[in-house]
Amino acid sequence: MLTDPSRKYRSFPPVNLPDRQWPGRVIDKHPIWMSTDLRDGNQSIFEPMDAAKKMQLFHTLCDIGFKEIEVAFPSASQIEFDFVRELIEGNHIPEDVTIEVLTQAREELIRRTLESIRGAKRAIVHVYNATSETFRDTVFGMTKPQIVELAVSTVKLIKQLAAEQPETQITLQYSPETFTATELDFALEVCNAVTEAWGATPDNKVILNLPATVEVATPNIHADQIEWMHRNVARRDSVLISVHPHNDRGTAVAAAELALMAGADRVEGCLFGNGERTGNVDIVTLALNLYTQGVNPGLDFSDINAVARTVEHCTQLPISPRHPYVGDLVFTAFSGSHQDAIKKGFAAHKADQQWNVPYLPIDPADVGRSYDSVIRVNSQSGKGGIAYLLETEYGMVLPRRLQVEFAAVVQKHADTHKGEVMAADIWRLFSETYLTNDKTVRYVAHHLFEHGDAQGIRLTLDVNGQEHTLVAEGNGPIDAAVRALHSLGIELQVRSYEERSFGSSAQCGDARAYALIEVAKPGAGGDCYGVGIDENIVTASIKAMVSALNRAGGAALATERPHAA
Ligand SMILES: CC(=O)SCCNC(=O)CCNC(=O)[C@H](O)C(C)(C)COP(=O)(O)OP(=O)(O)OC[C@H]1O[C@@H](n2cnc3c(N)ncnc32)[C@H](O)[C@@H]1OP(=O)(O)O
Ligand SMILES: CC(C)C(=O)C(=O)O
Repeated sequence: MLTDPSRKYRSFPPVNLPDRQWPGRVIDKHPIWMSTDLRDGNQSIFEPMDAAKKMQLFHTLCDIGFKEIEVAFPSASQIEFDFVRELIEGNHIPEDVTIEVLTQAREELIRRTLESIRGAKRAIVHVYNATSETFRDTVFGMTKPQIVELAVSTVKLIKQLAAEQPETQITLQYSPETFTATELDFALEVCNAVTEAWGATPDNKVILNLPATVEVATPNIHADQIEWMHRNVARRDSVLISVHPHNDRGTAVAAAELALMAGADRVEGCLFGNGERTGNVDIVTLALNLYTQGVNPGLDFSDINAVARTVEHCTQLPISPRHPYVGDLVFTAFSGSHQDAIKKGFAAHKADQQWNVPYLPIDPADVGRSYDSVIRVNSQSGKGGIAYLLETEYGMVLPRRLQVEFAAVVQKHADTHKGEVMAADIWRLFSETYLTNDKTVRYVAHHLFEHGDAQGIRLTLDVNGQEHTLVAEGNGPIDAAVRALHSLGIELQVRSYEERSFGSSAQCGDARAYALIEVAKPGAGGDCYGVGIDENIVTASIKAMVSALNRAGGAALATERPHAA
């Protein structure tokens, strides 16, 4: 790279528009959308779509709700021409959808293009010629008046051919290609000449599409260019101003949004930003940006994954896992503090309230994504994500101190094994740590009996492979069981006890209840938890006590005064 890039590149000059209005405007309605997935999106992939894929994508675009779809460059190839014919002759075009076809400003191509749409109820004929200085000089070798004349004569030809096929209601779309790199006054001159030549009226509007063929400036300059055209274009009531941003600088979405604030009526782009080079503007992102500002986008992405898979299949281009609103990872939090806040946000959110869940600009459910995939766990995660997965996948709600205790177990596993820790791994670790009856003290059986006001227990444990049946009384089964341990020389101090039933998403067989017992570890060992699961809540409690006993030291605690009843 150059140490002084100004020797090779220069900054784009600002537009002189001191009283610009767009910065204070708010977008409160969606634009007319035009999908160019089947044209700009199709001319820019390794392998252009075959007819079957184009048809599949066409139907998907209709299902999403596009009312204008650029279906082909019919003069480019027989495949393109035949696709338009199949749409028309096969009656594939819904009543409320208008197809659009693109052509260069060349007579033979225009004739072929008009031929392709014969018999359609409606069609937009889109013609373009580049207007910027570089194209005038380098590509066309034309002066400004010659460029204007090219545009005007082309429009007159289309008007004449359109009159010859009155069964089709034809709308003209004109693009001064490379608009954003064209002197504004010249772009205006060409556009006004086109409007005049077409004879546009409020009932027969011309679409003036102002493309950022290559994105050359910051989005505010794009907005200024659009506002300047919006203010100065002739017969504004007979003109629809359309924008066609490309994403060379990575700011196409911003450019389109600011253009709408600046007066644009219509946006052309592709799903997920497919298109030449770095892509056309991403209509999915634009639409869902509107949605998350409370504006109905007029496009339906309530099953965004299905749309994504269709687009990937048709274009053979993968969608990045970080792609706004759709990427595999955009509704996923790995890091602990994010998980914690999201979990709390979900818990606090009420269905009838404004969406306000931390870190999630949109409710994943609105685009058909599930909460289950929101929180994922790796070595960057904390207790919140782990607890969330146990709760959502296994119906088990952990108290905070148990979350902290168990997070250390998962963290150790993640550090050792690297990568993501799946919900099933977390459950396996949880079971191994708290639930499996294979530690030095094992629960075998128990029997409860009443003794006056007291509760008696006959508890059989296996301690280091040797069975002991212990008998004691207490003010409840747990108290009795703790007292029964005294005969083994174990003083278990219970700090807290809870019993809960599983949530509806529980995957723990017939077990409906679980018990959590927090006990003090001997010496200065702190506290630790035991967990028990069973169909019967008392059995779950006894198992939780044995689990806690093992966590606190297990059979080692019983060696001081071993005693079998
Ligand atoms: C920015 C965009 O995305 S615009 C759309 C671009 N998409 C495509 O080009 C895909 C489909 N295109 C094609 O298949 C081919 O270009 C065709 C079949 C349409 C035409 O092919 P060809 O005539 O062989 O060549 P090509 O497209 O290279 O045309 C170049 C000639 O057209 C002229 N030309 C290019 N664009 C235009 C235009 N919009 N209007 C009038 N003339 C044009 C060039 O100046 C050049 O003229 P020259 O031969 O006198 O130097
Ligand atoms: C034909 C025009 C609108 C185009 O695709 C572009 O300028 O990018």
